[in-house]
Amino acid sequence: MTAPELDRVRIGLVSCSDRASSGVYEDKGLPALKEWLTEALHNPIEFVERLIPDERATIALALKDLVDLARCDLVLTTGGTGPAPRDVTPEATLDIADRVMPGFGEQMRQISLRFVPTALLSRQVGVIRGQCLILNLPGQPKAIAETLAGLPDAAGIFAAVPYCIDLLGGPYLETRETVCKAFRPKSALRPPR
Ligand SMILES: Nc1ncnc2c1ncn2[C@@H]1O[C@H](COP(=O)(O)OP(=O)(O)OP(=O)(O)O)[C@@H](O)[C@H]1O
Ligand SMILES: Nc1nc2c(c(=O)[nH]1)N[C@H]1C(S)=C(S)[C@@H](COP(=O)(O)O)O[C@H]1N2
Repeated sequence: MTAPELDRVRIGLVSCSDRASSGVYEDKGLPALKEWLTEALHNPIEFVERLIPDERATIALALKDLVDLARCDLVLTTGGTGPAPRDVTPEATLDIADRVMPGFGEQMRQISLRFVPTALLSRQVGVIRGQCLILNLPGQPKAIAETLAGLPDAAGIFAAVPYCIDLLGGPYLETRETVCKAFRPKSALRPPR
């Protein structure tokens, strides 16, 4: 018998940065997100990417497009979560949210405090729109792996993402345990391939 095929997952990636989107510096957010996700997931992934300035309406429209038109199962943003006047990613995310998932922001700040004391300056939120989970990550490219993977003694936020997507009716995500050990209740586990 051949092993069942892994579900395909469509992941939207949004880098919110005035300077990267205008070419002042090279965007490192989208490559860092793709690299981490490709290492972490066994599933075949289709990425849909956007590099945009820190404009509330532009970010909200990009998120809506990625969920409603591109039909992403998961959307990750990076950048624009701090207190500076042009940091508006959380507001744009809440503008298009159906429901808020406070645990993601709480856990990200907990983990990030282990790396930098300024972690509490990040106002990142996690929300649901339709059947899609949308998560804000800080803009420092190194913060992407820090918040998604966590530390050996403290789970990063991605550990809870596969089961959240199960509950939203999305694809069954399987992680590489060396990168990220996802948690599901026993009743939600599928037999290993
Ligand atoms: N997309 C990115 N690519 C590369 N480096 C980035 C990116 N976003 C942020 N950084 C780095 O992280 C630092 C803090 O990120 P932050 O989102 O606060 O940027 P910023 O100072 O608001 O400027 P901008 O929105 O123009 O990126 C930046 O100064 C930059 O060094
Ligand atoms: N894991 C992690 N979280 C972090 C950081 C970091 O380097 N690593 N930087 C902090 C800093 S300095 C700021 S200002 C806020 C907001 O960053 P943003 O505006 O780039 O999203 O994220 C914080 N969270």
